Amino acid sequence: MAKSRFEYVKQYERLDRLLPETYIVIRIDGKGFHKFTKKHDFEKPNDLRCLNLMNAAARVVMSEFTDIVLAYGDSDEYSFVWSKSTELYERRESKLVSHVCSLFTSAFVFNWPKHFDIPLLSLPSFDGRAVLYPNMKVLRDYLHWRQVDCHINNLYNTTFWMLILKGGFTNTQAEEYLKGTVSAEKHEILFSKFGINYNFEPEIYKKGSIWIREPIDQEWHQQDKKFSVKQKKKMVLSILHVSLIDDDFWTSRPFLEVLLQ
Ligand SMILES: Nc1nc2c(ncn2[C@@H]2O[C@H](COP(=O)(O)OP(=O)(O)OP(=O)(O)O)[C@@H](O)[C@H]2O)c(=O)[nH]1
Ligand SMILES: [Mg+2]
Ligand SMILES: [Mg+2]
Repeated sequence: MAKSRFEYVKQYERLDRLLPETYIVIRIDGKGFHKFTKKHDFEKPNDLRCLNLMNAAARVVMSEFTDIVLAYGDSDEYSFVWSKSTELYERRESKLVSHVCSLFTSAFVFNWPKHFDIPLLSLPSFDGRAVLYPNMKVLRDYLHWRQVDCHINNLYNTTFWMLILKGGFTNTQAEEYLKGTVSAEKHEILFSKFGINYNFEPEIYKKGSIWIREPIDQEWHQQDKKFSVKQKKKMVLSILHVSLIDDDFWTSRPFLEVLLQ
Protein backbone atom coordinates (compact mmCIF):
# COMPACT_ATOMS: atom_id res chain seq x y z
CA MET A 1 0.00 0.00 0.00
CA ALA A 2 1.33 3.40 -0.95
CA LYS A 3 2.47 5.55 1.93
CA SER A 4 0.58 8.74 2.47
CA ARG A 5 2.49 11.98 2.28
CA PHE A 6 1.86 12.43 5.97
CA GLU A 7 3.72 9.27 6.93
CA TYR A 8 6.97 11.19 7.43
CA VAL A 9 5.73 12.41 10.83
CA LYS A 10 6.49 8.94 12.23
CA GLN A 11 10.18 9.87 12.05
CA TYR A 12 9.56 12.27 14.93
CA GLU A 13 8.83 9.38 17.30
CA ARG A 14 11.58 8.44 19.71
CA LEU A 15 13.03 4.95 20.18
CA ASP A 16 12.84 4.07 23.83
CA ARG A 17 14.02 0.48 24.05
CA LEU A 18 15.43 -0.17 27.52
CA LEU A 19 18.97 -1.52 27.69
CA PRO A 20 18.97 -5.33 27.32
CA GLU A 21 20.19 -7.73 30.03
CA THR A 22 19.38 -5.33 32.86
CA TYR A 23 16.74 -5.57 35.56
CA ILE A 24 13.84 -3.23 34.87
CA VAL A 25 12.17 -1.74 37.92
CA ILE A 26 8.97 0.21 37.35
CA ARG A 27 7.97 2.30 40.35
CA ILE A 28 4.56 3.92 40.57
CA ASP A 29 3.55 6.49 43.19
CA GLY A 30 0.19 8.06 44.02
CA LYS A 31 -0.29 11.67 42.89
CA GLY A 32 -0.95 14.03 45.77
CA PHE A 33 -1.88 11.26 48.18
CA HIS A 34 -1.34 13.59 51.11
CA LYS A 35 -4.48 15.39 49.94
CA PHE A 36 -6.24 12.24 48.70
CA THR A 37 -5.85 10.45 52.06
CA LYS A 38 -7.05 13.55 53.93
CA LYS A 39 -10.11 13.84 51.73
CA HIS A 40 -11.05 10.21 52.37
CA ASP A 41 -10.28 10.52 56.07
CA PHE A 42 -7.66 7.75 56.13
CA GLU A 43 -6.58 6.35 59.45
CA LYS A 44 -3.26 7.70 60.69
CA PRO A 45 -0.49 6.86 60.25
CA ASN A 46 -1.50 3.65 58.44
CA ASP A 47 -4.83 2.82 56.87
CA LEU A 48 -4.96 -0.95 56.42
CA ARG A 49 -7.82 -0.63 53.92
CA CYS A 50 -5.59 1.36 51.60
CA LEU A 51 -2.60 -0.95 52.00
CA ASN A 52 -4.84 -3.91 51.17
CA LEU A 53 -6.22 -2.06 48.15
CA MET A 54 -2.71 -1.15 46.96
CA ASN A 55 -1.72 -4.82 47.37
CA ALA A 56 -4.80 -5.98 45.44
CA ALA A 57 -3.97 -3.59 42.59
CA ALA A 58 -0.35 -4.78 42.54
CA ARG A 59 -1.58 -8.37 42.34
CA VAL A 60 -3.61 -7.52 39.24
CA VAL A 61 -0.51 -6.04 37.60
CA MET A 62 1.57 -9.12 38.47
CA SER A 63 -1.14 -11.45 37.16
CA GLU A 64 -1.27 -9.59 33.86
CA PHE A 65 2.49 -9.30 33.31
CA THR A 66 4.05 -12.66 34.03
CA ASP A 67 7.60 -11.34 33.47
CA ILE A 68 7.28 -9.41 36.74
CA VAL A 69 8.97 -11.61 39.32
CA LEU A 70 8.46 -9.60 42.47
CA ALA A 71 6.96 -6.34 43.65
CA TYR A 72 7.51 -4.23 46.74
CA GLY A 73 5.06 -1.68 48.07
CA ASP A 74 4.42 0.64 50.98
CA SER A 75 2.48 3.87 51.50
CA ASP A 76 1.28 5.06 48.05
CA GLU A 77 4.05 3.42 46.03
CA TYR A 78 4.84 0.08 44.41
CA SER A 79 7.97 -1.17 42.63
CA PHE A 80 7.66 -3.92 40.02
CA VAL A 81 10.79 -5.94 39.26
CA TRP A 82 10.97 -7.61 35.84
CA SER A 83 13.10 -10.53 34.76
CA LYS A 84 16.32 -9.38 33.13
CA SER A 85 15.53 -11.16 29.88
CA THR A 86 12.00 -9.85 29.34
CA GLU A 87 11.30 -8.89 25.74
CA LEU A 88 7.75 -7.72 26.35
CA TYR A 89 6.89 -4.85 23.97
CA GLU A 90 10.51 -5.04 22.82
CA ARG A 91 11.36 -3.48 26.20
CA ARG A 92 9.89 -0.17 25.10
CA GLU A 93 9.90 2.06 28.16
CA SER A 94 6.76 4.06 27.39
CA LYS A 95 4.73 0.89 26.67
CA LEU A 96 5.84 -0.84 29.88
CA VAL A 97 5.52 2.17 32.19
CA SER A 98 2.18 3.38 30.83
CA HIS A 99 0.62 -0.10 30.92
CA VAL A 100 1.72 -0.70 34.52
CA CYS A 101 0.49 2.74 35.60
CA SER A 102 -2.88 2.57 33.94
CA LEU A 103 -3.61 -1.04 34.92
CA PHE A 104 -2.63 -0.31 38.53
CA THR A 105 -4.84 2.78 38.57
CA SER A 106 -7.87 1.06 37.06
CA ALA A 107 -7.45 -1.90 39.46
CA PHE A 108 -7.22 0.57 42.37
CA VAL A 109 -10.46 2.28 41.33
CA PHE A 110 -12.25 -0.97 40.39
CA ASN A 111 -11.44 -2.61 43.73
CA TRP A 112 -12.07 0.47 45.87
CA PRO A 113 -15.62 -0.62 46.93
CA LYS A 114 -14.28 -3.99 48.13
CA HIS A 115 -12.02 -2.22 50.62
CA PHE A 116 -13.85 1.00 51.54
CA ASP A 117 -17.46 1.55 52.49
CA ILE A 118 -17.27 5.21 51.45
CA PRO A 119 -17.38 6.22 47.78
CA LEU A 120 -14.39 7.58 45.90
CA LEU A 121 -14.56 11.38 46.18
CA SER A 122 -11.74 12.21 43.77
CA LEU A 123 -9.87 10.43 41.01
CA PRO A 124 -6.61 8.79 42.07
CA SER A 125 -3.72 8.65 39.61
CA PHE A 126 -0.19 7.30 39.76
CA ASP A 127 3.03 8.46 38.15
CA GLY A 128 5.51 5.89 36.93
CA ARG A 129 9.17 5.56 36.04
CA ALA A 130 11.50 2.82 34.87
CA VAL A 131 14.96 2.44 36.32
CA LEU A 132 17.52 -0.12 35.16
CA TYR A 133 19.78 -2.04 37.50
CA PRO A 134 22.81 -3.89 36.12
CA ASN A 135 23.24 -6.71 38.65
CA MET A 136 21.67 -8.46 41.65
CA LYS A 137 23.67 -6.46 44.19
CA VAL A 138 22.34 -3.12 43.00
CA LEU A 139 18.86 -4.55 42.53
CA ARG A 140 18.85 -5.85 46.10
CA ASP A 141 20.21 -2.52 47.35
CA TYR A 142 17.35 -0.78 45.52
CA LEU A 143 14.81 -2.93 47.38
CA HIS A 144 16.65 -2.36 50.67
CA TRP A 145 16.48 1.38 50.04
CA ARG A 146 12.69 1.29 49.61
CA GLN A 147 12.24 -0.93 52.68
CA VAL A 148 14.49 1.22 54.86
CA ASP A 149 12.49 4.24 53.68
CA CYS A 150 9.28 2.46 54.72
CA HIS A 151 10.76 1.71 58.15
CA ILE A 152 12.06 5.26 58.74
CA ASN A 153 8.78 6.85 57.65
CA ASN A 154 6.67 4.43 59.66
CA LEU A 155 8.64 4.92 62.86
CA TYR A 156 8.45 8.69 62.45
CA ASN A 157 4.75 8.70 61.50
CA THR A 158 3.78 6.29 64.31
CA THR A 159 5.51 8.49 66.90
CA PHE A 160 4.27 11.74 65.33
CA TRP A 161 0.62 10.64 65.28
CA MET A 162 0.78 9.14 68.77
CA LEU A 163 2.01 12.51 70.09
CA ILE A 164 -0.95 14.22 68.40
CA LEU A 165 -3.75 11.68 68.85
CA LYS A 166 -2.85 10.47 72.35
CA GLY A 167 -0.37 13.06 73.64
CA GLY A 168 -2.40 16.18 72.92
CA PHE A 169 0.39 17.78 70.85
CA THR A 170 -0.37 20.05 67.91
CA ASN A 171 1.21 19.17 64.54
CA THR A 172 3.85 21.88 65.00
CA GLN A 173 4.63 20.80 68.57
CA ALA A 174 5.02 17.16 67.52
CA GLU A 175 7.27 18.19 64.63
CA GLU A 176 9.44 20.30 66.96
CA TYR A 177 9.54 17.53 69.57
CA LEU A 178 10.81 14.96 67.05
CA LYS A 179 13.29 17.25 65.31
CA GLY A 180 16.77 15.65 65.41
CA THR A 181 15.68 12.51 67.27
CA VAL A 182 17.30 9.22 66.27
CA SER A 183 15.46 5.87 65.99
CA ALA A 184 16.22 4.76 69.55
CA GLU A 185 14.73 7.98 70.92
CA LYS A 186 11.51 7.46 68.97
CA HIS A 187 11.28 3.89 70.28
CA GLU A 188 11.76 5.31 73.78
CA ILE A 189 9.09 8.02 73.33
CA LEU A 190 6.59 5.39 72.10
CA PHE A 191 7.36 3.09 75.00
CA SER A 192 7.64 5.54 77.90
CA LYS A 193 4.79 7.86 76.90
CA PHE A 194 2.33 5.44 75.30
CA GLY A 195 3.39 1.93 76.38
CA ILE A 196 3.98 0.94 72.75
CA ASN A 197 6.76 -1.48 71.89
CA TYR A 198 7.46 -0.57 68.27
CA ASN A 199 8.80 -4.07 67.61
CA PHE A 200 5.29 -5.43 68.13
CA GLU A 201 3.70 -3.12 65.55
CA PRO A 202 2.22 -5.04 62.58
CA GLU A 203 4.84 -6.28 60.10
CA ILE A 204 2.90 -4.88 57.13
CA TYR A 205 3.46 -1.35 58.54
CA LYS A 206 7.11 -1.85 59.46
CA LYS A 207 8.25 -3.88 56.45
CA GLY A 208 5.80 -3.05 53.66
CA SER A 209 4.48 -5.74 51.31
CA ILE A 210 6.27 -8.07 48.92
CA TRP A 211 4.53 -10.03 46.19
CA ILE A 212 6.53 -12.93 44.77
CA ARG A 213 5.88 -15.40 41.99
CA GLU A 214 6.38 -18.77 43.57
CA PRO A 215 6.52 -22.38 42.34
CA ILE A 216 3.90 -24.51 44.09
CA ASP A 217 5.87 -27.72 43.75
CA GLN A 218 8.46 -27.92 46.56
CA GLU A 219 11.01 -29.52 44.21
CA TRP A 220 11.10 -26.36 42.14
CA HIS A 221 12.27 -24.41 45.17
CA GLN A 222 15.61 -26.19 44.82
CA GLN A 223 15.87 -25.69 41.09
CA ASP A 224 18.87 -23.75 39.87
CA LYS A 225 18.15 -24.00 36.16
CA LYS A 226 15.61 -22.21 34.03
CA PHE A 227 11.88 -22.71 34.48
CA SER A 228 9.81 -23.80 31.52
CA VAL A 229 6.91 -21.64 30.35
CA LYS A 230 4.55 -24.40 31.56
CA GLN A 231 6.10 -24.29 35.04
CA LYS A 232 5.92 -20.50 35.11
CA LYS A 233 2.24 -20.56 34.22
CA LYS A 234 1.53 -22.82 37.20
CA MET A 235 3.19 -20.49 39.69
CA VAL A 236 1.21 -18.72 42.39
CA LEU A 237 1.48 -15.21 43.75
CA SER A 238 2.26 -14.96 47.45
CA ILE A 239 2.39 -11.89 49.66
CA LEU A 240 4.95 -11.48 52.43
CA HIS A 241 5.81 -8.83 55.00
CA VAL A 242 9.41 -9.74 55.83
CA SER A 243 12.88 -8.22 55.76
CA LEU A 244 14.37 -8.02 52.28
CA ILE A 245 17.66 -6.96 53.80
CA ASP A 246 18.03 -10.40 55.40
CA ASP A 247 20.09 -12.76 53.22
CA ASP A 248 17.62 -15.41 54.31
CA PHE A 249 14.93 -13.89 52.08
CA TRP A 250 17.00 -14.76 48.99
CA THR A 251 18.77 -17.92 50.15
CA SER A 252 15.52 -19.60 51.16
CA ARG A 253 13.97 -18.70 47.80
CA PRO A 254 16.60 -19.57 45.14
CA PHE A 255 13.87 -19.70 42.50
CA LEU A 256 13.63 -15.90 42.61
CA GLU A 257 17.11 -15.38 41.20
CA VAL A 258 16.37 -18.01 38.53
CA LEU A 259 13.16 -16.24 37.55
CA LEU A 260 14.92 -12.88 37.50
CA GLN A 261 17.48 -14.10 34.94
N1 LIG B 1 -3.34 8.91 56.83
C1 LIG B 1 -2.67 8.18 55.94
N2 LIG B 1 -1.95 8.82 54.98
C2 LIG B 1 -1.26 8.07 54.10
C3 LIG B 1 -1.28 6.67 54.12
N3 LIG B 1 -0.51 6.22 53.11
C4 LIG B 1 -0.04 7.30 52.47
N4 LIG B 1 -0.48 8.44 53.06
C5 LIG B 1 -0.22 9.84 52.65
O1 LIG B 1 0.32 9.82 51.35
C6 LIG B 1 1.55 10.54 51.34
C7 LIG B 1 2.47 9.87 50.34
O2 LIG B 1 3.64 10.58 50.24
P1 LIG B 1 4.22 11.13 48.90
O3 LIG B 1 4.01 10.14 47.82
O4 LIG B 1 5.63 11.52 49.20
O5 LIG B 1 3.41 12.48 48.65
P2 LIG B 1 2.14 12.82 47.76
O6 LIG B 1 1.24 13.71 48.55
O7 LIG B 1 1.53 11.58 47.20
O8 LIG B 1 2.78 13.72 46.60
P3 LIG B 1 3.38 13.25 45.18
O9 LIG B 1 3.73 11.80 45.29
O10 LIG B 1 4.59 14.11 44.98
O11 LIG B 1 2.32 13.54 44.18
C8 LIG B 1 2.05 10.53 52.76
O12 LIG B 1 2.83 11.63 53.04
C9 LIG B 1 0.77 10.54 53.56
O13 LIG B 1 0.34 11.87 53.72
C10 LIG B 1 -2.06 6.02 55.14
O14 LIG B 1 -2.14 4.77 55.24
N5 LIG B 1 -2.73 6.82 56.02
MG1 LIG C 1 2.69 10.15 46.21
MG1 LIG D 1 4.90 8.13 47.98
